[in-house]
Amino acid sequence: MRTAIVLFNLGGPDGPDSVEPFLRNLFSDPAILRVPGLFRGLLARLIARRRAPVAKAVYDKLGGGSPLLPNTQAQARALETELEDLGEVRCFVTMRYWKPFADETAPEVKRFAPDRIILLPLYPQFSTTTTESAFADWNRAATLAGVTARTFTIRDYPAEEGFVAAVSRLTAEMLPQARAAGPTKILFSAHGLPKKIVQAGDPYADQVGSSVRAVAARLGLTPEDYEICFQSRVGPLEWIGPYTDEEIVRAAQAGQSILLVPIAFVSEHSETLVELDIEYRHLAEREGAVGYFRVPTVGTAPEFIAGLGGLVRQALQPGGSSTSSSRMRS
Ligand SMILES: C=CC1=C(C)c2cc3[nH]c(cc4nc(cc5[nH]c(cc1n2)c(C)c5CCC(=O)O)C(CCC(=O)O)=C4C)c(C)c3C=C
Ligand SMILES: [Fe+2]
Ligand SMILES: [Fe+2]
Repeated sequence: MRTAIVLFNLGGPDGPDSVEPFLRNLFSDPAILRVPGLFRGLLARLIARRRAPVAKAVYDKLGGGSPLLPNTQAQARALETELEDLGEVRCFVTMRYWKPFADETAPEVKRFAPDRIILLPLYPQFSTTTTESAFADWNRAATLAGVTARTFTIRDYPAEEGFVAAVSRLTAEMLPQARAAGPTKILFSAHGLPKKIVQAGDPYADQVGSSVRAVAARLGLTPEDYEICFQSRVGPLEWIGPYTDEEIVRAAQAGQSILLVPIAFVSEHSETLVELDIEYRHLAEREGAVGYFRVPTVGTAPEFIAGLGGLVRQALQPGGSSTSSSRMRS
């Protein structure tokens, strides 16, 4: 039995020359820029050109490009090992806005000739802007490539036990350092979304809340110990709050030590290595924070990989897919 697992992530530029085309792809997505198609192409070019210098400066700090792909490939290899007992299992990586695109990955999956395919987003919380957009793009590319194997879909897993256990352990490991510096505020930070996308029914913000509540319960935190906040806002629209930078300022001015916990990113990239580790650290220091600590993302933490493996096994069980997993045929 051959099993193909398709891992989805956002993608990031692989060098300075790919920053602008990456941004153009991102803003051309109707799930991101919700304006009529005719204007979208033009507007996407315009926004990408204007944002490119800012984004390039960010990626320069990482050697010019994003480490997202190698980090996702490491997760793919770890998951293959985790699922060795299922027979011939191969994990394929596909990115939404930079290489490898679904149009490259789908023909590779076709050549592998799997008996079954599992679609597994590396987004624990479902959003129309991430998972839904990625699945739609995959279905288009898979149809074009003639991929016909039975396909199982894992939609979301915001409070999956392995994910929660991994975030909790990594947080618990840094709490003593943070608390040694002073009374500690834990800031669970997720990538934000424009408010109007949430108002249109996107479940992402609620699911971020579910993830945080599960971690807080596991760590025995009280509501005063932590805050949920949202980072990475882009453009002129109002985004969901509270904003991570404002919570950092508030905690710093209150004389608290800050422990930043990424709750929606599952590997390291520009939003963690630059925004959290450089930009927000500077902000915290400028505002006189008594301490600033950042918990690593789950990456290939054994609990997380075992959790992903469990989701795959569950999706494959006859009638055993959980409420957050659904089956479909490609
Ligand atoms: C402007 C709209 C954007 C929405 C909506 C959005 C949603 C969203 N994004 C992620 C995860 C990631 N985003 C990353 C980078 C990134 N995101 C946007 C814009 C939106 N994202 C931009 C313009 C960029 C590029 C960097 C920048 O210019 O600031 C990344 C990192 C990529 C990398 O460095 O490799 C991730 C990951 C989620 C989870 C999400 C909605 C839930
Ligand atoms: Fe983003
Ligand atoms: Fe950012």
